[in-house]
Amino acid sequence: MTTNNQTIYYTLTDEAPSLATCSLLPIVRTFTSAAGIDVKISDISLAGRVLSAFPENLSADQNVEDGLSFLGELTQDPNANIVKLPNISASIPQLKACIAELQAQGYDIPDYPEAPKTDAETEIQTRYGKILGSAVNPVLREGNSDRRAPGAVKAFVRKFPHSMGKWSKASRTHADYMRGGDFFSSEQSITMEDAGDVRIEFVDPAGNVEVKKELSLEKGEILDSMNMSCQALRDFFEESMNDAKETGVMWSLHVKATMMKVSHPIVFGHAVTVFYKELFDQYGELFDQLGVNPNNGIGSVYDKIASLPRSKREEIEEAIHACHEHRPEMAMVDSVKGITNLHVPSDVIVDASMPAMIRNGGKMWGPDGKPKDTKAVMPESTYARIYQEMINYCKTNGAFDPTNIGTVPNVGLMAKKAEEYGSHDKTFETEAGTMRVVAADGTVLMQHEVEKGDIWRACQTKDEPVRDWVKLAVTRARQSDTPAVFWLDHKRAHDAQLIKKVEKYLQEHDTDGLEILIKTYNQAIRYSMDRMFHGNDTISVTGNVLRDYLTDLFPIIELGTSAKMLSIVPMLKGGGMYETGAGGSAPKHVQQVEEENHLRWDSLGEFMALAVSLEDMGIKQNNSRAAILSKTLDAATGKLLEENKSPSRKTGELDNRGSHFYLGMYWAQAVAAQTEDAELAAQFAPLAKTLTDNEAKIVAELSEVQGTAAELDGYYHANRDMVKKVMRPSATLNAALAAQNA
Ligand SMILES: NC(=O)C1=CN([C@@H]2O[C@H](COP(=O)(O)OP(=O)(O)OC[C@H]3O[C@@H](n4cnc5c(N)ncnc54)[C@H](OP(=O)(O)O)[C@@H]3O)[C@@H](O)[C@H]2O)C=CC1
Ligand SMILES: O=C(O)CCC(=O)C(=O)O
Ligand SMILES: [Mg+2]
Repeated sequence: MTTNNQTIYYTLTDEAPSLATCSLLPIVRTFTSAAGIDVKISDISLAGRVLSAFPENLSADQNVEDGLSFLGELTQDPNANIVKLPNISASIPQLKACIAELQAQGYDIPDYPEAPKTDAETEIQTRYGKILGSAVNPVLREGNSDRRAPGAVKAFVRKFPHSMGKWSKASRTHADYMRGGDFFSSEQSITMEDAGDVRIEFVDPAGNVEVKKELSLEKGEILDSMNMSCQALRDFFEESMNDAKETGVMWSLHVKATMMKVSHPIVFGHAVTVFYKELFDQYGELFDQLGVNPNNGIGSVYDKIASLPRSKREEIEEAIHACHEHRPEMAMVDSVKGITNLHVPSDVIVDASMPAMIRNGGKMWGPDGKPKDTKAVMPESTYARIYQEMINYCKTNGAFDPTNIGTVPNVGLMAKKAEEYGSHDKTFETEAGTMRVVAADGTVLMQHEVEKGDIWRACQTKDEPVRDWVKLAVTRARQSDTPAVFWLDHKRAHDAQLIKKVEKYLQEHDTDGLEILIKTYNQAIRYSMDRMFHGNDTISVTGNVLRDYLTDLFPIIELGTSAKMLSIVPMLKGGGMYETGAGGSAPKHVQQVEEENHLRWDSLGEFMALAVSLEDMGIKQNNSRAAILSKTLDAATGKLLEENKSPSRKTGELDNRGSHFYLGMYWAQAVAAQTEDAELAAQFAPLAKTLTDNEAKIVAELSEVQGTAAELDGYYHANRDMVKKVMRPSATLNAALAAQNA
């Protein structure tokens, strides 16, 4: 692939970030065009991905570019320069809602066939399967992950700290996880001495062998296999619910059904059918006929019974309520609307939900709308224990104080779908028998006895990403002069393989004077929290899941949100992807826009990502103006933080659009004031003056529109003209940008 080297590819995604883009891009382009840089939009939104999967169903004017395939190829280009905003990783209910919206807009795309009966339906399901769950990030993340809070952001938080809930020593909140029968206790792992093919096989009790998957593994590649017992999982759920009920503490479930798109919806489904056991016992047959899928949440029951006669529907609704009688209170997603933690699998996502709870003094919202202590259930024990460590720490020491704590940046092993986050095509809900991994010569490399309904999976970790990850860790430790801790547990089969590689690849670097440690997860989090508590920084160097978990956990404690993180993906092939923050697409923010026309989304992640993207352009393409724009953008961002022009949560106050205006004004002032390129300075002086002179007027225009509902005409596929109208309401600002671009 050849690309114009002066192009930044800026992703168009979903929900809050896609609204923000509509306001921010016209400002950004006003600057980048002066450096000959083209900022091109690449549509990777859920709706865009759905439409591009069915080109033959669309008329010529409806056809869209397949942005994800394009960017996927671009990741292999050493000149790749991508700014990646968060996108929806869709659960089945979200995908279905998106399809319904597009159909209503006149797009002739097929329904999602949950239980395909014909070849044609199977083919449709396969196409949709590529869109489900975390389908974007694994394709684009062709490099490891470097996420940190820049000094300016830490300084901002020290000056304007976010609120932190109080932790009581008597808090009864705790993490609960399986003590056996889970992936952790069954994990096996091997490293390939040479490249070779392996087969994943299922052997039934009669000895019949079914090949489930064939893999070609590289030399040095790590392959893990593990099993979660269905019975042990269900017993664990039952016990955890009984314990919560008896002890009067709320119950909540925290999984990642979006990223772990095969295994976690099944886990979620078991939680639903255990919690509502009597309901599923009584109406199981009817639910089968109706196509209820508990993996889609109890919301699926409500959806499917909607077509029943009223009396039957009410009978079932009563049966649902009857289940609640003898179960513990459940944490709510929306207590006003009665949406529980078990409604939809994508509403509560562990990486963000656990830190939010910890930040909130260990409380989640109860059915009565009050914050309460909770039993936070995360069945897999592998990673759940770190949260218990943090809960213990907060109970002992009180909440962390953002004004004086250190920081815990992360270097994460992520490239080439490393570890569990790449396991979906190797995950199976089994029958009773044996699951095994067999080498080409027939040698059995790993095997597990399994029961019906168990979840068995294999995970791959290639050698090249591991080597690059170790290098990135050493580089970061050196550049920021900070101790780096590899979070690796020698008792875990996978980590034992990884430790050997880490020890080997550390030898390739000059580590003189650096503090590089290897610690188990519990030791590592205690060590890092203790240092953080005393104002010291510690780099966490972790695998892919902990990368995800820790880059929400520490930022949400330290900064109030992971949106303020700098997230860089140096690609293995030399290009760069600059992610905007470490959080998601904030669905709640869209709700506020729809109701009150106020967007509280903070684009700080976009500002920081763009500055690094421009810096990279300056260096790689020898574009001196890109370098100036990068430096001045950083200065503008610093000023914005100092002046506290970030969006407020309150309708009527400065929101996302207002913060974009301030960024534009400070940026124009900084470009006009720099002396490296007089022509560029002169070019931006009029814009700087217009924006400065009209500050009050523009801010007034931006706040005037707030307080009433905003019409976007679509959620997943909003009308871009209407979004533009909502997101660019200041005639004065629009005219100033137009004049600059004329
Ligand atoms: N990189 C990616 O593509 C990622 C995508 N996702 C996807 O995002 C969606 C939502 O995930 P969820 O788990 O709810 O996590 P989010 O990070 O989207 O939201 C959790 C909360 O974090 C706060 N927040 C997040 N970003 C910002 C921001 N820029 N400015 C201000 N506050 C912010 C908001 O708090 P408050 O409401 O208090 O304002 C928000 O409600 C899902 O579809 C998920 O799949 C999730 C993670 C990463
Ligand atoms: O891809 C996803 O679904 C989420 C990604 C994520 O949470 C992260 O990388 O931090
Ligand atoms: Mg995450």
